[in-house]
Amino acid sequence: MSDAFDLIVLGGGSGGIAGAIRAARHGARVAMLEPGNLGGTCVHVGCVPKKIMWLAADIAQTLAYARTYGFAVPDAVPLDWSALVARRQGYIDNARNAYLRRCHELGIELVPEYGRFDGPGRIVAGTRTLTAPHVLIATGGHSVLPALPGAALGIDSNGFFALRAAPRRVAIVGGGYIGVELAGVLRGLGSTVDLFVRGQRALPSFDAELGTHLADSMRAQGIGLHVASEVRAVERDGDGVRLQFSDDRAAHRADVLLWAIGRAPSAGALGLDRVGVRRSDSGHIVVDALQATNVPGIHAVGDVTTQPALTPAATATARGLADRLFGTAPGFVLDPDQVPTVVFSHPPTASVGLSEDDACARFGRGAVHAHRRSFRPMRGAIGGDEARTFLKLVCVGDDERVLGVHMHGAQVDEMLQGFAVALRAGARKADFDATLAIHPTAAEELVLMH
Ligand SMILES: Cc1cc2nc3c(=O)[nH]c(=O)nc-3n(C[C@H](O)[C@H](O)[C@H](O)COP(=O)(O)OP(=O)(O)OC[C@H]3O[C@@H](n4cnc5c(N)ncnc54)[C@H](O)[C@@H]3O)c2cc1C
Ligand SMILES: NC(=O)c1ccc[n+]([C@@H]2O[C@H](COP(=O)([O-])OP(=O)(O)OC[C@H]3O[C@@H](n4cnc5c(N)ncnc54)[C@H](O)[C@@H]3O)[C@@H](O)[C@H]2O)c1
Repeated sequence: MSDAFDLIVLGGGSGGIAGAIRAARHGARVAMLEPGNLGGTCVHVGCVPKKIMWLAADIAQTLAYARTYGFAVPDAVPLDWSALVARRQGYIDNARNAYLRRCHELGIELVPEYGRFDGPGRIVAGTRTLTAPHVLIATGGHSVLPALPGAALGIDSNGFFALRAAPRRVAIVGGGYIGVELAGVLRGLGSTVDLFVRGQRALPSFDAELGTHLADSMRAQGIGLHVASEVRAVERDGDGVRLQFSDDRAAHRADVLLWAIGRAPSAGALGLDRVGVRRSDSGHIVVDALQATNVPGIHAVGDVTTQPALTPAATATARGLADRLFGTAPGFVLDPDQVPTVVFSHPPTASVGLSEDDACARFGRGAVHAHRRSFRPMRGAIGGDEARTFLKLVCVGDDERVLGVHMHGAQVDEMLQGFAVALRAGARKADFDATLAIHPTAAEELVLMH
């Protein structure tokens, strides 16, 4: 077996697989190193199992709505959590097997080893040394735990997916994507949930008004949202834990503590110093818009870089890179101002483009016009549910180019993609206004903000 390739890919997650497959389709000889499960974070402990759990929580809410429509749904509809987990695993196994088949068909050599650089274009993989003119680093990231006493008593998102029964009382620390999503899922599936965030709101990197509306939804869902909360220490308390805080508030007891305070790049053991690849202060690999590092022939995509830690960002940039290296197309280039993203809260939160504050900082407050709508969506309203949907357009300039769409409410997760196309096409507010509405929907409100 030859150890010389056109491309060596480190990591068989979202970015690695996408890059390897596209390169092989262009005729490149590809080796992909993956010591763990082919599919990486998204398939095994990220987007896929998370969305299945979110859907389960959504179904629980639909059952509650069904009662208000007159269906004789009993008050308690028990969930067989372990049966759900078994189904979830079956779905994941299918996805992994499909990737395995695809790699096999395309002749991609799968090497079940950690890789590290021995020199530019030289990768040590177990007992082998592989060589290639191009190396793609797609080694992703891992969750971080805080450096405080008792931190190891908590679990992270991997630990959440390992749960085999619903925990009774859960404390979640961290108000980013994972904290918000798992708070909603656990509450939706019956746990008592308290979410502790450091600042004044959850999702601090999103448009500020989304944070306000999300807080209302969380409280309506029965989640205890505690702002300005800094955990100082964690102690064991019987079968559970007790959280101590930096201020003088009372300790908080929970059966399960879940840390969701961010993820760090998995780049430490790659031997990058040996080849001189530049990293940011946070340890992420620094790449340019074309995914090149500062070392010729070494490229990087996905969570190991400073780019948005989202699966579509990893896959699209990896395919774009493979198109440039082995094909003839210019290939996809990520525009940081055009990243659509959904936080699977209950209801979901969806966003593309600039927040109002970011638009003001960039163009000046006088140039920015925000348009908003808030209403009670029909599905819940007929049963007396007070939940609201919030929609916001951020527009800039005299011609009101739409630079941001921000939404929180039922079904906005499925509404965003088409509006992301509109933003990319350079739509003006006048284009929204001139588009015929679809009635009765929630989405129509975005074209009715006259
Ligand atoms: C709980 C959770 C939920 C998420 N939900 C979403 C979502 O809904 N939507 C979304 O877009 N994104 C979501 N994400 C983010 C998404 O999972 C990541 O952005 C995506 O997986 C990044 O892909 P990647 O290829 O960079 O890394 P990964 O998918 O993490 O793959 C990296 C792979 O590299 C391997 N590896 C590590 N070191 C080496 C080495 N030295 N040699 C060889 N292989 C190595 C690892 O084993 C791993 O399999 C979620 C993440 C989490 C944690
Ligand atoms: N739906 C999705 O697309 C999705 C879902 C999950 C994760 N992801 C991706 O994975 C990344 C990682 O998710 P995450 O939620 O772990 O990180 P995150 O960066 O989204 O959120 C972490 C939060 O924890 C806070 N924090 C940091 N240190 C803290 C501390 N000591 N105490 C309390 N709070 C602290 C941060 O201020 C931040 O708000 C996300 O940024 C996102 O890119 C995406």
